[in-house]
Amino acid sequence: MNDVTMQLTGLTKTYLKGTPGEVQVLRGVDLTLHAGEAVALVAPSGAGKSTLLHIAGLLDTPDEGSVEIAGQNVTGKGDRTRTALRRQDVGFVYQFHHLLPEFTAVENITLPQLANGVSEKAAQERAMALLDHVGVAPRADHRPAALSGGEQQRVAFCRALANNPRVLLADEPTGNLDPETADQVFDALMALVRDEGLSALIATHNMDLAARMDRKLQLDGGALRPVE
Ligand SMILES: Nc1ncnc2c1ncn2[C@@H]1O[C@H](COP(=O)(O)OP(=O)(O)OP(=O)(O)O)[C@@H](O)[C@H]1O
Repeated sequence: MNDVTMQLTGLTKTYLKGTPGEVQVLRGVDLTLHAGEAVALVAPSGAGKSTLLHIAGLLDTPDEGSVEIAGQNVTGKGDRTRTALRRQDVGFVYQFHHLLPEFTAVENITLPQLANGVSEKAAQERAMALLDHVGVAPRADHRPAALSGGEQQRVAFCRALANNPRVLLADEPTGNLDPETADQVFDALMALVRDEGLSALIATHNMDLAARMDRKLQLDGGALRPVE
């Protein structure tokens, strides 16, 4: 079985090309992600971590190189195809939860499924199963403001996974939490990644968390290399 979920090949990206402010951020990024693995992305500030996550998540396009998700090459595809693929196959988690404040925890997880054509009943069941997995099911009917920071972030993980993506992209997903909560929330995230069999590329400055992932990669000089 081919368990490659994402393949990035020869990605380059330069901002402000041909101007005095030109920045060559990516100079040939190659990355293969496999189902069930979590990969830490470690990068000094300004190294191009957001640029890479945006290109991998189909929010931006590279100058050169290709992005393949679940065996489908996205290079050169139009906006509609890219948006559809992003909705179906990619989940995002950021440092701040970005949950919709006027909706409850469970509604925040059902909404992206309903937008994808899932029935209300199935969406509700999936949302509750995910909340149960991360220990927030008893708080399902609370709005984000009535949840703790750790609970909010757990709900954000569930929302990211609601549509069964192949790849989860996370940018400092526990960066806003105190160390103890960050540890617990990270455990919940890793359990979801393992049990759901998706790949995760997780940018973090926290080397303790990075050490708990399957691989650590450093983005430096526009390319990825293993950290050891
Ligand atoms: N739209 C843009 N136009 C011009 N330069 C940009 C643009 N976006 C990013 N850059 C530059 O590209 C470089 C990489 O930016 P990026 O946001 O990817 O870094 P980062 O590693 O995510 O940084 P941080 O950890 O501080 O968020 C930086 O020097 C940034 O100033």
